[in-house]
Amino acid sequence: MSRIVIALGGNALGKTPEEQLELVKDTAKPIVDLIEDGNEVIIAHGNGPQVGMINLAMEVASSEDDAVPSMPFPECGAMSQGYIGYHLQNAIGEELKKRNTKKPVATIVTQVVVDKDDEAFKHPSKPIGSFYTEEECEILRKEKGYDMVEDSGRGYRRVVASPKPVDVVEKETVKALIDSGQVVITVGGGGIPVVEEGNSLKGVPAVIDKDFASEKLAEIVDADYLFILTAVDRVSINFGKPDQLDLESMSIKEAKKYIEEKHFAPGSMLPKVEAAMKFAESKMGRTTIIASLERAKEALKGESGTKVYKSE
Ligand SMILES: Nc1ncnc2c1ncn2[C@@H]1O[C@H](COP(=O)(O)OP(=O)(O)O)[C@@H](O)[C@H]1O
Ligand SMILES: NC(=O)OP(=O)(O)O
Repeated sequence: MSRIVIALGGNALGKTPEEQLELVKDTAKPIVDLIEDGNEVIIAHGNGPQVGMINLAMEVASSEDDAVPSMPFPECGAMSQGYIGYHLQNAIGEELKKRNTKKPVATIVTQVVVDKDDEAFKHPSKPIGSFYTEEECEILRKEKGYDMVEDSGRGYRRVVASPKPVDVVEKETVKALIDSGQVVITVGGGGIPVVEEGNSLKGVPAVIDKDFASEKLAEIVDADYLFILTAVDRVSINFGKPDQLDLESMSIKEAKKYIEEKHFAPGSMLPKVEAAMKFAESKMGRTTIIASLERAKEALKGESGTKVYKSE
């Protein structure tokens, strides 16, 4: 039996609430496979498209109708955690029932402490919401003052600050639930970013990278594995080129070399590899596996995915 923190990528959730409600039924299957095999599973997920959608919807609604109040960005993050968690816990609960496995599943609204002086606040880098054309991008820049970037040839997207996670506020609750055999969904969307002000925690407008937040959580709960589940079976070097090579494993030393050689795209594979290295480096025996959602079970047996490990 292993303790596994799973970070779910965008392909696990889809683009709209309707699509998500359907997709999570498939997402639940490999997760329940791992639970059925006796593993303790803690689930985290992204929220880039969702928090962008909620924030924009609230901005439009409140500017057009005085009856709708403006919604602060951290509250939009909390809303995204809530409805994604609801869909996931519903789907995982159903899949467990189908297999006659009795286990409670719950989502924790989770705050993650960030450093108020994190340099990331000065350099927005986390893409959120939909993709736009160049013309739409200019309008959004002018009319809403959004920071916008071109995202890997796929169109333009709004970007917000993405500070690094420092601590998980609800960690004792999460640990107690895992220890009592429950399935927990936590640090959704990387967690609601908060800064400490005396005894208070104050939400800040930012989106924490879910792979880094999952890594922090995996260290806190002393997980054996961090699973970063995405749309590809393995991490590659020369990705998308004729000489693409899919990696079965990668030591920290090799990963550093590949990063220097720029094999991993910033904003997509690079943060995953960096989070993977951080977890593997944090304690001997801790392993990260970057794999496809569908092949998570095989990945645990070493039959799929890329294992990131610390060599002696
Ligand atoms: N070197 C690489 N190896 C494998 N995939 C890569 C690489 N560089 C970029 N990618 C792309 O990164 C994607 C994963 O990033 P992204 O879609 O942002 O993740 P998420 O699953 O968290 O939403 C992969 O599906 C793949 O298209
Ligand atoms: N919070 C976060 O990392 O979201 P995405 O994975 O959707 O970018």
